[in-house]
Parts: sequence; C-alpha cells; structure tokens
Amino acid sequence: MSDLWRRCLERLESELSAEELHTWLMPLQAREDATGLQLFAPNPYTLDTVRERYLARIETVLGQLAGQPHAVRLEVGSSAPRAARPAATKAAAGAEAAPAPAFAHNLDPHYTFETFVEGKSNQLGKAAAMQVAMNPGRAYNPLLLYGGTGLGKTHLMHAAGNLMRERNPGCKVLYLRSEQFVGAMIEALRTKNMDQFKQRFRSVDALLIDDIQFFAGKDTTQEEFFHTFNALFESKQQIILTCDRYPKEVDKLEPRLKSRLGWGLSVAIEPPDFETRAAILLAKAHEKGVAVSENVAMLLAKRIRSNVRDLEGALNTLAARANFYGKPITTDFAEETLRDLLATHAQAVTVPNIQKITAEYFNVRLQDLLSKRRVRSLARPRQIAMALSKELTEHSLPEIGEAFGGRDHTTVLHACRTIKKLCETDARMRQDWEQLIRVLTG
Ligand SMILES: Nc1ncnc2c1ncn2[C@@H]1O[C@H](COP(=O)(O)OP(=O)(O)OP(=O)(O)O)[C@@H](O)[C@H]1O
Repeated sequence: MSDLWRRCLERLESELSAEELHTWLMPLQAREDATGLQLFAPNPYTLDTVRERYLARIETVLGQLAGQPHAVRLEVGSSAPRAARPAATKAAAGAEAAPAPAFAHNLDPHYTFETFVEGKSNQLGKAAAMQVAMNPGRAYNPLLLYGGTGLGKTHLMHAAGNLMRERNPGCKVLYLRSEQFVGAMIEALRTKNMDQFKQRFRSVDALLIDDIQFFAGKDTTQEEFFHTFNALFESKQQIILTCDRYPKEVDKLEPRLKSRLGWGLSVAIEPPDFETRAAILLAKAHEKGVAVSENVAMLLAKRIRSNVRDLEGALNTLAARANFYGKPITTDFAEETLRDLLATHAQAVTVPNIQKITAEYFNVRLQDLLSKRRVRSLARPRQIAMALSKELTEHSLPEIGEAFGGRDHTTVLHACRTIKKLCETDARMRQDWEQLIRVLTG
C-alpha cells in the first residue's frame, strides 16, 4: 500500500466510523506516481460514493500530509491485477471432477435491492451487501448483517444473492435459515450421509445463513459449521450471515467461531428513522397495489416504530379491511381500523420511561437527570432524553419541557437540534441514540 495513502487512512480513522472506513475506504487500492495518487475502487458504486462523500476530505488530508496540494485520481479497477479465478469458474471446475445434482437455488425473487428502501439506518448494510454481490468472495468475507428483528437483514441477504445470480446466472447461491442447517446436519448424521452434507454446502459459490444466533449452545452444529466456513473461506466462496445481535454478544457461541466471523465485515442494521419508515410504507403499498396517501404513511410511520415487519403488518391489515368494506384508506379509516394496534405502540414509549431508560443507560440518577444541574455528564444525557421524547412521543415541546423539571420549550428545541447535529457528525453519539431507540421501541 502507498505510504501516503496508509497515513491518510490512519488520519481518517479518527474522523470516520469503523464501518464507513471498512465499507468505503479500505476497499480502495492505491498507486502513487509522479503525477499524484491514483485510487482504484472495486466498482462504480464505491467510486461514486467515495467521490461524493470523501474525496474532498481525502484531498485535504493528503495535502496536509504531503505539505502541498496533492492530486487524486479515482477510477474503477485494481492497482495490481489479481490472479484469483472467479467463483463460478471454480465451481465449474469442481463440477467437471464430480458431477453434482442440478442446483436448485431458493432465493426469494421479491427481495431485491430495487425493492429495498435505503435510509441512514441501513445504508452501510445495503452498500456492503451490494459490494459482496458484485465481488463475491473478494469484497468482504464473511459479510455479517446484525440487528433487531424485522429490520431487513434477510431482505438484504436475498438481494445480494439475487444480484449475484443476475450478474452470473450460473452462480450457485444457497440460502438457509440456521434451523435448516441444523436440521440437514442431524438428518445427515442419522442417515450417515455426512460426506454428502459436506459436499452440498461446500460446492456452492455463496452460502447465506440466516439468524446464526440459533447455533448458540449447539456444539456439534458449530463444529460442522466451523469446518464448512473454513472450506468456503479458503476457496474464496462467499459467506453471508445474519444475527439478531453482535455475535460477540451471543452466549454459547464458540470463541473460535466468533473470531472467524470477525474476519470479514460486520454491519449493524438499525431501526429506520421516521422518513425511512414512511418511504418503506409507500414503497410496500405501491408494490402491493394498495392506494395509500402520504398522510396515512406518515401516520403509521409516526406511531409504529418497532420494526418494518410490524409496519408491513399494519399495511396488510388496512388493505384487507379497506378491500372488505370497499372503502378508501383515509387517515380516519386507518386510525379507526388500527386503534388497538396503535394504542399498544403508543403505550410502550412514555416520557417517564424515556427518562428512566436514558438515566440507566448513562449511569446517572434519575433525579439528577431531571435536576437543574448543568455539568456536562448530566447535560448531554438530559438533552438526549429530551430529543428522544420529541422523536418517540406525541408530546409538544412545552409539555416535554415541563416533564423535565419545568424547562422552557426553547431549551427542548435546542436539545433536539443539538442531538440531531451530533448524530450526523459523531459516530459514538449515533450509536448511543440508536441503541436507546432500540431499547425503547424494541
Ligand atoms: N429498508 C427496507 N425496504 C423495504 N422493505 C424492508 C426494509 N426493511 C425491511 N423490509 C421488509 O420488512 C420485512 C421484514 O424484513 P426481514 O425479514 O428482512 O427482517 P430481518 O431483519 O431478517 O428479521 P428477523 O431477524 O426477524 O429475521 C420484509 O418484508 C422486508 O422486505
């Protein structure tokens, strides 16, 4: 790697989140010559993103490091051509040696990148899944998508598989829920067909396994998965996994497996924000041919924050009722039809609950959080709790101010603006914010 580029990355490490760095900048290859620095992106998508979001900053840092303006050229390609055989060719070579039964892929054709709505909460996950699909076995291996239920991990996983097959129809992509992997293994053990089992999993170009937290405590499965993983990894076959939390936090998952999972890229999929929830609803309604206005989408997006599956469930209920009664889906109709459901979601998030959870999260006493004390260790959690109250409840600014020890509504407004800005610029703050939302709405 060019020394200048390495130093530039080191500098940027302190400014960007690890995920941004790994998704966009680490895949770049650098070549330095008399005319400046040339950066090679693995695909046009990365190139566009780097140009749009990071190029200006890269040029500034390079200028600082070199002591004078430094030209940067960006293009798609590689600084040194790789010798590795593409995965599909490898599979074909394997097939020559031992003809395998016809391959039946099992991807859901509806789960594509086109039907996936992008927002801040899932942008990195989508980008990583796309890169993997465009460079199977080479971009990130394994790619691990983790996060709460119903947030689109399975969708992205299938989308990656579908894109791989679109780009290379001969590509063998096998999707399995973890339970299916366990079931297949038990069956193979029972019928003494372990060789066939091994062959089945190791002959694919990409193996997609959903919800690997299910492997916890299943030692034989983990052992077998570990060997499958190694075999695939070594021959550069792509592995994509999902998990309901960061795998290091999954109890009874073997340390050596956890360490393997860390070899590639792990990306968190966060709960979508309000705008993304509304956009997802409108997209789903369009897909299903259900006429839903923006107002209705906004109503549901405002009130149902838990996850996309719940949002979709609400939309399906609305569509079915509207169809049954032959009525249009107005906001009144939606309020009326989903009254119980909306009430359940509203109950979960109250200002006192937000205050309590935020105080616990930052390890401060509730009475201090609500006090007038202005020390930073209290002021920031207090601002976060105020901003969360605005985001997650229907209360007005004066009402929220009142609930925080009788503060003025302008103080609440200031808190909301400060936190929003910090979430955009500070990765640590964004993590805290998203984690709290997850706890409060999960
Ligand atoms: N950003 C998005 N755009 C469009 N649809 C989405 C998005 N996020 C989630 N969905 C939809 O929400 C539903 C649930 O998503 P999915 O099954 O992928 O969740 P998951 O994270 O894998 O959940 P689980 O861990 O429970 O399996 C799917 O119908 C999916 O299409």
